[in-house]
Amino acid sequence: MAIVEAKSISKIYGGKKGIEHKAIDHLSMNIEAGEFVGVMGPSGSGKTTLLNLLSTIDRLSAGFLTINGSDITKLSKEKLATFRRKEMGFIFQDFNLLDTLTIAENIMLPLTLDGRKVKEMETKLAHISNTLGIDGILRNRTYEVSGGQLQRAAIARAMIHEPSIIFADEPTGNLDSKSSKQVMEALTGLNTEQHATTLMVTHDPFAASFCERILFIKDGKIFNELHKGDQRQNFFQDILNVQSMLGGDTDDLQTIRL
Ligand SMILES: Nc1ncnc2c1ncn2[C@@H]1O[C@H](COP(=O)(O)OP(=O)(O)OP(=O)(O)O)[C@@H](O)[C@H]1O
Repeated sequence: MAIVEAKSISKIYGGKKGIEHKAIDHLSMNIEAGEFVGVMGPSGSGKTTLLNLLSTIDRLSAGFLTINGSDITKLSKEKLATFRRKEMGFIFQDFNLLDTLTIAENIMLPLTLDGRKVKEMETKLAHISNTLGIDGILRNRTYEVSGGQLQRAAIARAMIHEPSIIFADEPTGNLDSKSSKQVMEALTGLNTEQHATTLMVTHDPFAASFCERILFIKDGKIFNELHKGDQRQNFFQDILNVQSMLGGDTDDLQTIRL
C-alpha cells in the first residue's frame, strides 16, 4: 500500500509583483508502506519544498496528494493539524527538543498531547528508549547530553505515537561522523523493526547510503532514482556518481567515511 501518492504536484512561489518560481514542477512519486526513501539534490533544487508539501506544512499550487489514503488537499487547516499530529513524525537537523523538559518528557510529548494514560506512555517510552540505546539519559535535560543522543531522543519522539510516516530533514546535519552512523543505524533499525515509513532529505551521501531508494531532485523535478543493492558501500559510490553528474555540493565529498 502506498503511504504517499503524489501526482503531478507543483509549488509556485512569488507571483503578483515578483517573478514566479516553480520550486516543484509536476512531480509524481509514491512511497510504499515500510519504505525508507532519501531525497537528494543540489542546493535550491526543491528538496525542502517537497518535504514541506508532502508533510502538509505547505499547500500545493497544483496536483494531487494522498497520505495514508486521505486526500489531504481537501482537509481544513484544523483537520490538517490533527492529521499531522497523529499520522506524522518529524525529525529536524537542530533536534527541536524543549530545554525545559527532561529527555523522557520530550519523547512522551506526542502521547501527552494525545491524552494517553501514564502507564501506556511509560511502557512505550521504556521500549523505544531501550531500542535506541538512550535509557541512561531519560532524566537528563537536553543541555546535559550529546548531539547524537539528542537526535536519537528526537527520533524516539517522532516515532513513539507510531505515525504512518516519518519526515526527517537533514537529521545528520549537525552531527560528527560517529554520531551520524549511530543515528542512521537507529533510523534504519526502527524502519525494519516497526516498518516505520521514512522520508529523509539529506546532503550527506553517507547518511543517504542507509536508505533503500534515493530520489534525486533537480529544478523541482525527479532527475534520477537509485535503489540499494546488497552492498551499502556500492550504493554510496553510486550516490556519489549521481551527485557529481548533478553538480554542486562538492563539499559533500569530504564526508566520505564508510
Ligand atoms: N518561501 C519562498 N518564497 C520564494 N521562493 C522560495 C521560497 N522557499 C523556497 N524558495 C525557492 O524555491 C527553490 C527551492 O528551494 P528549497 O528550499 O526547496 O531547495 P532545497 O533543495 O531544499 O535547497 P537547500 O539544499 O539549499 O536547502 C529555491 O530556488 C528557493 O529560492
